[in-house]
Amino acid sequence: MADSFLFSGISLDRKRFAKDISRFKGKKDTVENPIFLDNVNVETKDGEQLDVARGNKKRKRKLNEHDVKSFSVFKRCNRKPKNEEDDHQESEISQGKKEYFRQLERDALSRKKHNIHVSGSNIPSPLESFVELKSRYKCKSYLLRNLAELGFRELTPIQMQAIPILLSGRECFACAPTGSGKTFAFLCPILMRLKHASKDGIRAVILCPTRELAAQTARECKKLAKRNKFYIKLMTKQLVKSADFSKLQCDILISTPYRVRAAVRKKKLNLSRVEFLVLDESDKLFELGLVKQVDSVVKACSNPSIVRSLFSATLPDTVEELARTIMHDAIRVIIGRKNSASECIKQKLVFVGSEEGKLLALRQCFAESLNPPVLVFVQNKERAKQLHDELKFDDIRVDVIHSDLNEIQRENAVDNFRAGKTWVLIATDVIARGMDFKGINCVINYDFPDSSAAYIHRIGRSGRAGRSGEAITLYTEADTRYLRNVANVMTASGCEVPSWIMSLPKLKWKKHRPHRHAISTKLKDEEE
Ligand SMILES: Nc1ncnc2c1ncn2[C@@H]1O[C@H](COP(=O)(O)OP(=O)(O)OP(=O)(O)O)[C@@H](O)[C@H]1O
Repeated sequence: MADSFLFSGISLDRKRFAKDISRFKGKKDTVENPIFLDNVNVETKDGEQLDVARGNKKRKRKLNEHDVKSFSVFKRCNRKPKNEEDDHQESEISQGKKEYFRQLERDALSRKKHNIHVSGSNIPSPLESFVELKSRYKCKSYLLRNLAELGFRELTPIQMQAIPILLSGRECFACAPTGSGKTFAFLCPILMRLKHASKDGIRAVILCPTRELAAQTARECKKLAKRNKFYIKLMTKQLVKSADFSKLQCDILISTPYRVRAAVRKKKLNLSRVEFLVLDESDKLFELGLVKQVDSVVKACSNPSIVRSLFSATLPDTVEELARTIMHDAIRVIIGRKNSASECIKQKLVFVGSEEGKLLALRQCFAESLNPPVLVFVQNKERAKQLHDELKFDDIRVDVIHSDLNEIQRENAVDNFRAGKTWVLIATDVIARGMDFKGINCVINYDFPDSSAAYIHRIGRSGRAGRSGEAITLYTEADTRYLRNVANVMTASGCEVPSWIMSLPKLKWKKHRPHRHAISTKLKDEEE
């Protein structure tokens, strides 16, 4: 559906290829590109070959139909008699080949150790440490200092692989568990490649599905960019209204697709110099309702050498197929198993019979052990308001967040929860993705999630950055049909599930949003 217009009009071949060629030329002896040392041959349209690795501009002979293309670099027709120089060259080639295969072996071992699965061509070696970020890619000391201050000591697997990919100017789509550090995996290469502030216009755009996530990413980006005067802007409603974009100084723009599109349309925001485009929570951005906005932003980013990347904890096959057709020579990176929950979360299913049983179960759960901060997810904003009305007179500090609140109210709800002033935050799926609340002890799915992706993202608000967390999912008779799908996610991340659930039939899960009775004890009391 979306592929008819998404990313259309982007030409990615020869021009971009020329850039690759020049990059290979400049990196003859670097460790990360052993593959390019000797045997990179590129076939042109008319069947001739360019020897790009050695910077040899001269055209070689036309390919003979009997040649095995990938090995043709080792063949020579009309050979001159061998001399010393030839011997020397040949030994260099074989040394290069040996080193190349040794490097491939090291890469494979490292990927196996960290559960990194990749596919694509000429994939840069994974990084082992922050030190290597400096030695291999000349990472500036301000960034390393900021990382040390943030307490980042070791790279996470997604960072090990995605950072060198993006630094090498390659496009990628990446799927890694919630809370595994995907944000830094795309912010780091952007900051490194942009080097310093400039007045050349916007050079990086990061799209997030919600303004809360955009605000969080902007804040993280500013923390990482400290000591370097980048212009990092969050696109707010106010900014769209008031700014003169022709004078706006901005290196990195972070926004929802809706706001950037509005700025492009109303205010002629110029995105033609964007070098990096990140679609965070990409599967959400590709959903109906957002995909058209994303598409117009992608089109506005018309720089032919742009590097685009997709990140999410869930990557449905449909999105992956779409990504494959539209991205240029993209590398696929999956950490662990695709579409699985973080293994740091203890997951539990609790049967509550009917809707009425839920409130009882929740109060009982809080009475037995309320270990804040706790996040409670419900199906929609009406139910969020109803549950908040029920709990606000209980002896707990409870707040609510949903899309009927204005920007400031939503911001306050998030800030108070972060600061520990709110113990229990009732939420719709508006904060189910990407939000990084440190140390959430428990996520309660008061209403059963509407898809397994929603389940993975919701419970992923706890158990982040290696910490442990807990997730409790309440279910009623009406939800039973969908239990198996959640149970599959649970078993894949090592949690136990009763065998009767695993023997339920597998369902193709369309959005499960049943009509649910209002959350209220008041009506009943009044009736009695
Ligand atoms: N290398 C690291 N060392 C220590 N902490 C890290 C590292 N990288 C990221 N973090 C921290 O881990 C937490 C989760 O990171 P982040 O929000 O990027 O996760 P994510 O993979 O994007 O999750 P989600 O899928 O929910 O969006 C953050 O608090 C971040 O500061």
